[in-house]
Amino acid sequence: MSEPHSESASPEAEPEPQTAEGGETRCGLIAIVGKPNVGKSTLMNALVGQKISITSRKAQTTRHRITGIRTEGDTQFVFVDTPGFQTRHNSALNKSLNKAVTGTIGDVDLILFVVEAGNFTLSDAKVLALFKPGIPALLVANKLDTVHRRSELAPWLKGMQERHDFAEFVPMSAKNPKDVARLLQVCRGYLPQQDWWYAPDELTDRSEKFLASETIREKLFRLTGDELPYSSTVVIDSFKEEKGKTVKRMVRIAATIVVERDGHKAMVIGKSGERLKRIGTEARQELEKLMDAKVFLEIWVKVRSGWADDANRLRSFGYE
Ligand SMILES: Nc1nc2c(ncn2[C@@H]2O[C@H](COP(=O)(O)OP(=O)(O)OP(=O)(O)O)[C@@H](O)[C@H]2O)c(=O)[nH]1
Repeated sequence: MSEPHSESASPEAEPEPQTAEGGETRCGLIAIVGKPNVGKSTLMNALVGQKISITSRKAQTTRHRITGIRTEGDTQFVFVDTPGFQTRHNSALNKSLNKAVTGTIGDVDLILFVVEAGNFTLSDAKVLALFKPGIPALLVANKLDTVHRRSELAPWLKGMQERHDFAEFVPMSAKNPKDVARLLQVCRGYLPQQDWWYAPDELTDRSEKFLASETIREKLFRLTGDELPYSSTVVIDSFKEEKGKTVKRMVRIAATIVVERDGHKAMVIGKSGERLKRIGTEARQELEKLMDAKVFLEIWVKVRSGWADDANRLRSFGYE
């Protein structure tokens, strides 16, 4: 099994293998997969104990493979949140998102297959069809809090058992801390005994620059809702750390929101620039907490029609 990709790794940052008190350590890679909007990123953030992956009501909010790390007791859990797998749209962007899912599934110790409890659609079945034999998969029946007739869950689970040889069923809500703690314990049992890959206080292998673009994208998606079509993205033009006289860290970020059409640009900017201002304020406040720094954020909006179908543009915008 290969070690996960780390974009910020440097030889000095390489952690010394750690040994938990009393003996062996455990460590392993856990993929979180499922169709769009089932709660994968919400679950990953809850499992890590901090927000690493952005979430919104909009389907396919997650667009990258994102690693979240949790070290607890003798175990280091390395979670990989993946984009929601879907075959409805065939753009270059969607192909890239699906590749992030298929590339992850074959090389992990455990799969968390997230579905909405009591629900199984053709889109779920398409994700399940990607699973390889030999890698244990847990059925995470999420959003249990929205199921009113719990009695209907038993026959549903029985049906799910017939679809795949799941190692275990975990009905839960990603918004319930007790459920999340229980899932963490279940995951532990599937991780091999080996040295940890990251320092115990590391939470992600993604850079602050990456998290900045994701945070702006989350605010963009949340504050425009269904109004703004899915094909918009955020590019960080510059990310500079400056020495502050009064604060310990100061970060200056310039970003561009890329949209497909002039009408979308007007939508993002809003009446008298109000919406763009709100996107900027909410993103800045969240980034200041995340980076423990004073943040200056400048956001522009540009129209680039057809970007989501242009492989070169996708690459230049940071898609794998
Ligand atoms: N009621 C309820 N809502 C949840 C739960 N988990 C997630 N959600 C909501 O479901 C929506 C989608 O959550 P995400 O975590 O963005 O879903 P995702 O599967 O990562 O979505 P994609 O990016 O489309 O792949 C959000 O509005 C969450 O707040 C849960 O346990 N209960």
